[in-house]
Amino acid sequence: MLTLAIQKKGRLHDSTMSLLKDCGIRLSNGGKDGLIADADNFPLRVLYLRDDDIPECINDGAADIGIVGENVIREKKKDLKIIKKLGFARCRLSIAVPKNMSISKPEELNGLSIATSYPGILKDYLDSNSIDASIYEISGSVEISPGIGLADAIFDIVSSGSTLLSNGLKEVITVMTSEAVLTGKDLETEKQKILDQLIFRIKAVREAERNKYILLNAPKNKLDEITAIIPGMKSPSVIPLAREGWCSVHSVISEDDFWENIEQLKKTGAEGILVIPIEKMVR
Ligand SMILES: Nc1ncnc2c1ncn2[C@@H]1O[C@H](COP(=O)(O)OP(=O)(O)OP(=O)(O)O)[C@@H](O)[C@H]1O
Ligand SMILES: O=P(O)(O)OC[C@H]1O[C@H](OP(=O)(O)OP(=O)(O)O)[C@H](O)[C@@H]1O
Ligand SMILES: [Mg+2]
Repeated sequence: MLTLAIQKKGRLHDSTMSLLKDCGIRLSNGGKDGLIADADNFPLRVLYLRDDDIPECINDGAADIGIVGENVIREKKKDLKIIKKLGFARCRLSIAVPKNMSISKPEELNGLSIATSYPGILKDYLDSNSIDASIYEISGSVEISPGIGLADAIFDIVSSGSTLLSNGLKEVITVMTSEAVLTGKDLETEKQKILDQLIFRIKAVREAERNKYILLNAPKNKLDEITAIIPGMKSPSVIPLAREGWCSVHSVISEDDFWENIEQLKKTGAEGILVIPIEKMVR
């Protein structure tokens, strides 16, 4: 059995639970009552923890792997591998100052005090840039600090930027970007086999999220052009239509190229374009 530590509640919880569900893993409880749940159809035990405790639990061997933000791994300084980036909880960790303060170079932080819940990452940044600033540690509501005279600047998570804006702050230096990752240490052979199965499923789910299944009707004489636009995994499937000179083309397109591809396809004379989500995708 492989043991996975995940966040009990908070920003990572829901996306982590849906990832496990999409991987076909059924848990006996959702973390609301019990703090340990075994999957009934996969050799996996799930521990529900505060995200800050996940790196240490893996380091101590209480959990084999975990799902946590890269920022927390970096802050806790545990020697963990990033096994797979998961694409959710994307954010950056930045230094921000009151909007009327002008900071254009890191050296201008010299002599300031900076409030943060991530003193480890901040200290590494200040040391590596030879900046002499003091760190004021605060465990939450970091953006309040300059306004109430606790510190001159802050170092915290930024995503949309709206928390900074509503507290009269502006982002001046981005120190790192972060997203949720699957993390862990080296495992014994049997556990590694289970992890490989889990990674295989996660890849299939993530690939499916990034791609769409596309069907369209096209004049047969435009097939080469259309194949060049939507080559799919190997090549598109082409199915004859009852109508003379026409066929139906089925393929896979990437979410990133979606609108550009649709424009190009329209220009070839393609019509009746249908786009359908994919649930799992194995290349
Ligand atoms: N606004 C945001 N946008 C995107 N990702 C975020 C945002 N805020 C935090 N994150 C990411 O989600 C992780 C968890 O954030 P959350 O606010 O739930 O943490 P927490 O309050 O420390 O939770 P816990 O109670 O488990 O200690 C962060 O470490 C970060 O990686
Ligand atoms: O740039 P934004 O989109 O505004 O997001 C940034 C905010 O999100 C996080 O806090 P959260 O809302 O999780 O509350 P918390 O202080 O309880 O962690 C983070 O600590 C910032 O305050
Ligand atoms: Mg936390």
